[in-house]
Amino acid sequence: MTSALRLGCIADDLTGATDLALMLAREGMRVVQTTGCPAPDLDLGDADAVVVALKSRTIPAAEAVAQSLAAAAALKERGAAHLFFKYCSTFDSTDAGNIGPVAEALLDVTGSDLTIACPAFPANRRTVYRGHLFVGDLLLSDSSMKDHPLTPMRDANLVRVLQRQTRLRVGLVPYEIVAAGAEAIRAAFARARAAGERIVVVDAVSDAQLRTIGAAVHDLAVVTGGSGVAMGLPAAWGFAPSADAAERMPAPAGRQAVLAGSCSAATRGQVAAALAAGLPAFRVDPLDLAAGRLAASAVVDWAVRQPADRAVMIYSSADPDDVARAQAALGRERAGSIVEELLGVVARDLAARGFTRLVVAGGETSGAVVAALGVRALRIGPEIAPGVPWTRTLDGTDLALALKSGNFGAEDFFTAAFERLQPAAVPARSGH
Ligand SMILES: Nc1ncnc2c1ncn2[C@@H]1O[C@H](COP(=O)(O)OP(=O)(O)OP(=O)(O)O)[C@@H](O)[C@H]1O
Ligand SMILES: O=C(O)[C@@H](O)C(=O)CO
Repeated sequence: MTSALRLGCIADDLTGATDLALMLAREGMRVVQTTGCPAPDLDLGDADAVVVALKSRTIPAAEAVAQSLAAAAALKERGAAHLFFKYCSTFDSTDAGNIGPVAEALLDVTGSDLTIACPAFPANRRTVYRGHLFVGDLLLSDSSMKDHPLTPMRDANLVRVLQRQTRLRVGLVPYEIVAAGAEAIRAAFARARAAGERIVVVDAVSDAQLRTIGAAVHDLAVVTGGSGVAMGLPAAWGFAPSADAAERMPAPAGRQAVLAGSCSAATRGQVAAALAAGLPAFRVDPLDLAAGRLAASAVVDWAVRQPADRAVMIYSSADPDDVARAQAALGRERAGSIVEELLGVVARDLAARGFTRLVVAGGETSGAVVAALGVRALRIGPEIAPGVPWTRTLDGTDLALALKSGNFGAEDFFTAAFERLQPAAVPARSGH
């Protein structure tokens, strides 16, 4: 237990957790990320911030609330002075939750009257203007997020989206107030409180504005948002970025693999680029899994047979038509879970056969993989792309993991990522 723990974070998926952990680390905090609530015996060292990665984005709202409250209690137990609820910069959720219900529960448990909701992440082209979320040049509802396999986002008005998820009154702090500075934002909070609003969506279109918002919210007991709005918090608490950010992370020697279960547009582009670059690749089809035509052992045996000096790629990423076909046959949940399960088992068996450097694409997919690997805690390494660091396991099997959010990273991410690790000694072809 450390009394110096400044910030306790609850992330609704794993790649979102690493995204937030990277942001806080870049801004000078010592950060540890845990998978689920930190077990009482887990040594968090002298962390300034702990990010608890849940897999609660798409589970029933009551369960998401229960898990988030358990995480909040564990973080408070370890001394966390403030709580941060991290969700996706594309506000991934359904009308039943889970952003509203979890925010509501955290306000309740901390006895707070107000929090903010700000998913803006300009480095990844997510901006909020007049309460509307943009992905690049498009409204959220016109972006590829409208076809997400689990949380299709068909409304860009976040005040409206959030209001459908909560009994609390939702308000807006618009652009011109944010542009006027931290004092103006705090005055807007006072007006919101007087109007009975409990969650205010805050506009932000630039990093400078996110830093201003950080200064305005650093004393709130609960902040909710994407990783972007965490940018200004460390400085407001007196932390400063360290100059010695490592270029390459030392990583355990071993083979390299990409596991992609994300069907997001960026991941599909990265899969296509990796195929074009000649990466040995194995495509997993949920219909083959459901029909018993494909098993994890076949995938693992294939991977082990590939040249040991190259990364292999195992992917189920498919375009919206194929995803729709799989979902029509199996149901949305089963189509997702059957792939997640397979990739989890494959990751575990690959790790046992000498694959120690893994890139995983997709938040749900990463959650399944990390659970199957039994990873309890991660240390944050260098940034590969905005929102995606290398990480290294803190206990159990020594692994380097890059957990990539579906829509993050440039086209060459799957090959470029491995270049940010210190070179591995080339292992034997068998992978042992
Ligand atoms: N071919 C497929 N057909 C149907 N569902 C699939 C297919 N391939 C993967 N899936 C499922 O789609 C879901 C993708 O979610 P995941 O969170 O992993 O990616 P993402 O949404 O792109 O990433 P993020 O949450 O980081 O933005 C998973 O449940 C996965 O198992
Ligand atoms: O905020 C984001 O976009 C990511 O960290 C994420 O949560 C995607 O799953």
